[in-house]
Amino acid sequence: MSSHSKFDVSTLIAELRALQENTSIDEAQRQELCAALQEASLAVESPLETVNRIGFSTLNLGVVQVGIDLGLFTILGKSPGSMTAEELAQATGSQPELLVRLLRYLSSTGAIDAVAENKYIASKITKTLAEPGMAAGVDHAYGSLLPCFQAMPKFLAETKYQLPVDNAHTAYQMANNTDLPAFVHAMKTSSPEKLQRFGLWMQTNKASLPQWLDTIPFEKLCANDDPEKPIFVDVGGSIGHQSVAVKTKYPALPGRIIYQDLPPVIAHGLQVPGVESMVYDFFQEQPIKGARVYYFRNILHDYPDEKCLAILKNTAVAMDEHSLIFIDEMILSAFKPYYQAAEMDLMMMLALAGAERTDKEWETLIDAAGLKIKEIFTYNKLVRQSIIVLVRK
Ligand SMILES: C[S@@+](CC[C@H](N)C(=O)[O-])C[C@H]1O[C@@H](n2cnc3c(N)ncnc32)[C@H](O)[C@@H]1O
Repeated sequence: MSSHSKFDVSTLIAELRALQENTSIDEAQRQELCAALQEASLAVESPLETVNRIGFSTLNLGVVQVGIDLGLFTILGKSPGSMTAEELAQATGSQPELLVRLLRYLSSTGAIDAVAENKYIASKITKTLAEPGMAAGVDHAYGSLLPCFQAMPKFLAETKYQLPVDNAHTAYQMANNTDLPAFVHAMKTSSPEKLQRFGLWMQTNKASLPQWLDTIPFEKLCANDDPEKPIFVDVGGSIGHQSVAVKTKYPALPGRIIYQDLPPVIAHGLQVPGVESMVYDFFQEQPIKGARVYYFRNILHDYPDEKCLAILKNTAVAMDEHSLIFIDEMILSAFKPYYQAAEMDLMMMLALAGAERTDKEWETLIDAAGLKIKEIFTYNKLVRQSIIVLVRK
């Protein structure tokens, strides 16, 4: 920064350091601050720092994955004091000469802290990475997403820079040497442990964010006087965590609560009294008729429009005049979306020919499925994660 800067840089740095101790800001303020700090960081970095930031971004992912594989973050996170590279090498079954190189790198990124030469302690990030649900997110990024990101330039060049619209022809197929759509391929080739980690990540990745059930007037929207009527059907509901959340928040709600998914996922689904699991392929007609709510969280963004239409139409035929569909997804800002929303959009495109959809894109899709928007509740403003409530036209 120039000497004419109106900021006192030292004061600013001191204030930013003091911020690290401040835990009293609320979530909305924290998100705004985080976005502003990221913008500021980009604004002050040098050209060389720009290239290094972009060029080395996947090194961070690779080293963190090694740390997870070794159990490094769990061991350091549980340690009452600092640990040396030798102690950590012994605890992780690795060679000290190798581990110290990784530890130095991890301390430079903040994934662990160094208190002196060769003395390491857990940082805030270490504790995050020690949580199984968070580690599962890194595992997913490393094992499933990174190969797609790497294949992208070649894939897009070979397809002459056309938007992928076939979920059996994306960067995923090129990266995995398969003709199968990503979910079909993943179900066939993933170990039960890998599928379980993916379910855990789906469960964890939104747990610290504003929750839809805390924001929308669920009871009012779903008033149900018939206890025989299914009240909540979570389609593609993974291991059933959202159904369990509904049951936990509204234990006395009359009506069946059901989550549906493919057989390998249902096989290790949550077993909770009052919550049913069901094997169902959403490309077939919905077998639960006249439910009060059919809930789809992060399902449609996995598919191109044509497949979304099939899924919605399979649901629409099961709806009665009181049935609602809740689509729980982002509504992508067409102008300057928040980076996390834009990242998700490209990730969906590369792996699945899917998309995060803008207001207009949602309206067009929903209209084509013979449905209409009744109401929208946006419960995470930064990425515009919303419940889009639909009724039959
Ligand atoms: C992105 S995950 C979302 C899971 C859950 N709704 C959530 O938000 O945590 C997509 C889910 O759809 C399931 N799925 C994929 N294809 C399916 C199909 N044809 N029928 C039913 N479920 C399917 C997957 O197994 C996975 O659990």
